Amino acid sequence: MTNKTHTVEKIGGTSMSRVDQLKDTLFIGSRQGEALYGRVFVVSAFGGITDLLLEHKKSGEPGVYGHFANAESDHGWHEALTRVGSEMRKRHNAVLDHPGDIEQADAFVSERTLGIRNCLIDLQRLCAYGHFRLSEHMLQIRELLSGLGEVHSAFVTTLMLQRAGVNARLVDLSGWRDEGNVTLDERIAQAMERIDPHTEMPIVTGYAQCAQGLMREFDRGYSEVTFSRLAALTGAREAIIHKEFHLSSCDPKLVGEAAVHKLGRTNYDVADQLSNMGMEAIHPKAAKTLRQANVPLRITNAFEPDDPGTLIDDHAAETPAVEIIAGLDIMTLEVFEQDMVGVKGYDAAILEVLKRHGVRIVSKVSNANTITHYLDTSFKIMRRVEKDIAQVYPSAEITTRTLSMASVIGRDLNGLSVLQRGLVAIADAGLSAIGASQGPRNVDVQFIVDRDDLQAVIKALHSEFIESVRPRLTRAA
Ligand SMILES: Nc1ncnc2c1ncn2[C@@H]1O[C@H](COP(=O)(O)OP(=O)(O)O)[C@@H](O)[C@H]1O
Ligand SMILES: N[C@@H](CC(=O)OP(=O)(O)O)C(=O)O
Repeated sequence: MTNKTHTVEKIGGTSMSRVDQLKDTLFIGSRQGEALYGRVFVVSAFGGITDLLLEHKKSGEPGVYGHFANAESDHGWHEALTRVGSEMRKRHNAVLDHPGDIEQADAFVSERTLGIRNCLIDLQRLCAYGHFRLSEHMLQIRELLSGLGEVHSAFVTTLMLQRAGVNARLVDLSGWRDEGNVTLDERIAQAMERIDPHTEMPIVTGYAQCAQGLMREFDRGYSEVTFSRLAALTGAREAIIHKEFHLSSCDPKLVGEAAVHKLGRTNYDVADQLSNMGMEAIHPKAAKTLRQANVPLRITNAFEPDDPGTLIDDHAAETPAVEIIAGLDIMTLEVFEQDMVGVKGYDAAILEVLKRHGVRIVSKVSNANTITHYLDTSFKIMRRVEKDIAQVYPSAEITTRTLSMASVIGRDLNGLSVLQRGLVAIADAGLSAIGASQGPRNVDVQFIVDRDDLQAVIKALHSEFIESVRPRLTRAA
């Protein structure tokens, strides 16, 4: 593949669910002949499919993997896999027109789901013998399952584009029935070796099977890791992430498309804060790869291909400004222990428990005798965490609560009095904040609120900091 003459472009699950519309905008639109090419597409599974294969990203509700891992009922996973198959059929039926293509896609789903079903049955059988432990294979099962979502959406997209006269080629990185143990870079390099993106349009699966395990290393949101490695390895001119909306000052579904402002430019610092709030502007590890390879990153609205979208780079803001308001449901874990005063190491033991249970920490505060973690996790995991901490600190008072966090984010918030104005805006809306914090680096201010109040708080903050931006007269710290 040639250097700096092509782009690598990722399409997320939400937009993939409308891939038929993307044919008329992003993929083809008014392009003809050569103008169609020079673009490598990396696709995610259709929205919600990975949730059914693994577990729901937000609620943790088990999918095929969750059922197989819990093994509460031997057959729960069978039904879950059947459900995946019928949902996949429903999805490609909605986006494909030609009966021949639908037939091929149906056959593809049947073949792959049957293959996975047989593999899991064989594994269960094998593990009935004491020498083979199912627990040792869980990671491979997770990988096997997640790859199915992306290979399905890539297959369907390739069919759709070929039918429309585009020289599209499916690039399946999922390692299905493949031998050998390759690294992520090798997997990508081998697959792209004989492809000329200037005469054909590669449709690459966002999942890539590799020795290190894409899921183990990067977990959900992994297609952005494949995307960024591909862009870096092939020396792309630009890496582009296509989303359902422009990257905006707030979720357009929450405050309305007319109220939000599009972000013209921002930096990786803001992107990191967004991913901390569960709004994956870009996977943090993917951002690092692109930054190090010097590939510019752009985020665009997949349905408005003529708009340049948001450029993300390493530059500081020219003037301080609030850029985004984001919200996240969290759980708080409060450990109160009178004996904590003056003793070091309490936090380390709590962190150890959180790490063991794979809990993501969004933020934390502490005082003389209390350590509070704001966590992104499920009820079930929280119960286990509580139990483990109680064992380490039997006399500590452990309290958990379900709350939410609203965060005001910008490359440079200096002089904007975000904390103070935010609290006033929340109070003016007749609401209150349970906690609030701002760090000296001044790129985000977090407000902890009741779950029921989150939407109203976000609206109030958006109105204060974005919709009614007043010229600043003072520049207090
Ligand atoms: N600041 C924001 N700008 C744009 N979309 C946002 C924002 N905050 C939340 N969203 C929501 O994120 C959803 C998923 O967006 P998208 O990135 O397209 O999904 P995916 O990761 O599946 O590609 C959108 O439907 C939108 O409602
Ligand atoms: N579908 C996978 C991979 C991915 O990155 O998806 P999305 O681009 O829709 O976040 C997941 O949910 O983890």
